Amino acid sequence: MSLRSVTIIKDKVNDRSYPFSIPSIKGSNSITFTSEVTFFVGENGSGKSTLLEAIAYQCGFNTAGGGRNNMYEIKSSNSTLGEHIRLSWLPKINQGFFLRAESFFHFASYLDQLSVDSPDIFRSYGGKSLHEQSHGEAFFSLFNNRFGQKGIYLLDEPEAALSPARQLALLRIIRQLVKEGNSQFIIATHSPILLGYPESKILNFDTTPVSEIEYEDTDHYQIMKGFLNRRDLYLKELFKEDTE
Ligand SMILES: Nc1ncnc2c1ncn2[C@@H]1O[C@H](COP(=O)(O)OP(=O)(O)OP(=O)(O)O)[C@@H](O)[C@H]1O
Repeated sequence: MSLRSVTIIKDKVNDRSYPFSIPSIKGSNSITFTSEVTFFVGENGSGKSTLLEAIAYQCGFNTAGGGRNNMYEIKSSNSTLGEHIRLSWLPKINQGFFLRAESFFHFASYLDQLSVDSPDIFRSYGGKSLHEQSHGEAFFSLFNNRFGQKGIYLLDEPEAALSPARQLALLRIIRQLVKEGNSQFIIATHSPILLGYPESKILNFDTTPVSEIEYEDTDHYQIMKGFLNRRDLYLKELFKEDTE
């Protein structure tokens, strides 16, 4: 594990506007990483992506998604919070990647542009343009070919494109990179499958300050378990007004 903590520097910031107004950010001064795999969980809008993007910014990765050398511009690639956090490393590492499901299309287009002058570029991405692969296949090409030794991997909802079977396969890839490559993962997710990774820490963005939560205590686990165990009851309750 290399990234030990993130300190949020709040001098002279306006805590009534984004991003310092987000309760999880407003209520936290630092976040500590104690495991090679850390998950960010919390309701939609709780601040997970905002913090992940800020970490990516401080790592020198493209905040639109990519690694250190993947510099391309799209509208969303500035990070106010990124300029107000400090990362503590031991040891410092420079390798890694910020996977952002929502802007992956732009990353794929950027690689296509590079391939005009460097046709070999796709070797690191499964041998062909990411646009010629399905969303999930393209993610997998990235995980299998671009992710490697001793890196820090910041993944924002990687499950967005992955079938349940591929989510399980991603758990294997993560394990391999952690055990053999000494890599570190920070993953914002809503997936009960990914959250099941053993020996991970889960940070809950629905509390102020952000705090650790056990897997079985997350909404993701409880709702999914309840739904799968008692689907009929869940649906009956959910649609109650419709039938009354
Ligand atoms: N560029 C922006 N300007 C202003 N507000 C923003 C901006 N980006 C996000 N927000 C707001 O900040 C809050 C946190 O957003 P963020 O994307 O970090 O949430 P999240 O926890 O990742 O949510 P989700 O699970 O839906 O991806 C939300 O209320 C969102 O509307």
